[in-house]
Amino acid sequence: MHCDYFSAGRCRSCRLMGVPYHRQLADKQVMAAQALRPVAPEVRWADPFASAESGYRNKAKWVVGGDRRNPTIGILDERREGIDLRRCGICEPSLIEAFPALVDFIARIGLVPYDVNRRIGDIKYLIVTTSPQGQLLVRFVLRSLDRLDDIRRGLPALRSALPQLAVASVNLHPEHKAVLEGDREILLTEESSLSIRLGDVSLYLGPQGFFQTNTAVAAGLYRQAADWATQTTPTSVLDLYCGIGGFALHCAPPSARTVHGVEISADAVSGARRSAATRPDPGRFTFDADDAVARRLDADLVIVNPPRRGLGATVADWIDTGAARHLIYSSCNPATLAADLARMPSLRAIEARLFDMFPQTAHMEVAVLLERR
Ligand SMILES: C[S@@+](CC[C@H](N)C(=O)[O-])C[C@H]1O[C@@H](n2cnc3c(N)ncnc32)[C@H](O)[C@@H]1O
Repeated sequence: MHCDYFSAGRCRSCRLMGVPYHRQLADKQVMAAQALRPVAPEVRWADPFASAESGYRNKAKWVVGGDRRNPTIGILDERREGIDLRRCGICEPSLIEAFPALVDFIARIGLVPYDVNRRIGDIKYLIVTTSPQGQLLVRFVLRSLDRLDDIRRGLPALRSALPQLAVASVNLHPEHKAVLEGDREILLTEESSLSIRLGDVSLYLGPQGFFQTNTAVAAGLYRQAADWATQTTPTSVLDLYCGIGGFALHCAPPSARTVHGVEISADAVSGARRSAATRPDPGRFTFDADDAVARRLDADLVIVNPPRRGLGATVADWIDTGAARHLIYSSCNPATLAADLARMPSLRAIEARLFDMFPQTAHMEVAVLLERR
């Protein structure tokens, strides 16, 4: 993949840009195997699951910079001035097509880009997610609600320019903090979730829910987990850190009478419940909005897909000493994955696979199937 922004030194986020894709994949495979070797010496590695090299990201999280007449969407340089990246080549084409209309909208209603140095302005970030069907979820992250009515008034015109806009919201982020968003979300559309159809499963993503960054690779990851779930014939499945329920909804083999998900975001849990209601046998799915660490739960098959920090000692210990016959661990951080596997000596890793969720960067997703010794 070639990127003009990278070549011109304007954006260096994709650190592997210029490295041939087959080399990126081979290097990641070596890194993943090295990370797991001390804790899973006998694991069998399936062929890595490759991605499209470009146009794979379903979500853009842009800093809004520039000025009221000429806003930029992208990143900030070292002087905290906006660098516009609206043709970023790793974003899905449906995002690239939508960016000009969104920038026009911000300029037309005169939202002032947040000035990080002076701590003034209206809009801090623009976060846009696309479904595989090309529908959009658009979030305006604002410093205050002073311009909320202007955004509401402008929305019909924006929807005429972007008929694929399904969900829009404002996120209130008044504090001067390094995090991307605040707690309060104000929905601007009747529809509250983006529908993400993967095969025969529809997932529902609300503004504050999490979804994997690369839809095609996420679909491959869920298919892999579903195959492993079928092989292990569990009567109960527990999906910890379940987000909007991607694993739970795909990994419900006929043998599983109960499928339970736990996730800290209430927004994500309501999406998971909505998806479950569309399944042929909705009664066997349940979801709780809770901290995974708060309660010790168990099932024949436990699936975990924690944030980068991993499970930590408490959750790893109760899985290790619990009744689960199998564990599927999907991780975006091989270092914490290896540390957690070391905390679970009663489980043996039997199969692993690299999923290249983040081409052009050194990040990777690794999924492992473990069985009780
Ligand atoms: C890597 S995402 C996985 C989401 C989901 N499995 C999927 O495939 O989309 C991690 C999820 O863990 C959730 N999370 C973070 N801390 C948590 C906690 N302490 N308890 C439960 N869920 C948590 C996040 O909100 C996020 O949805």
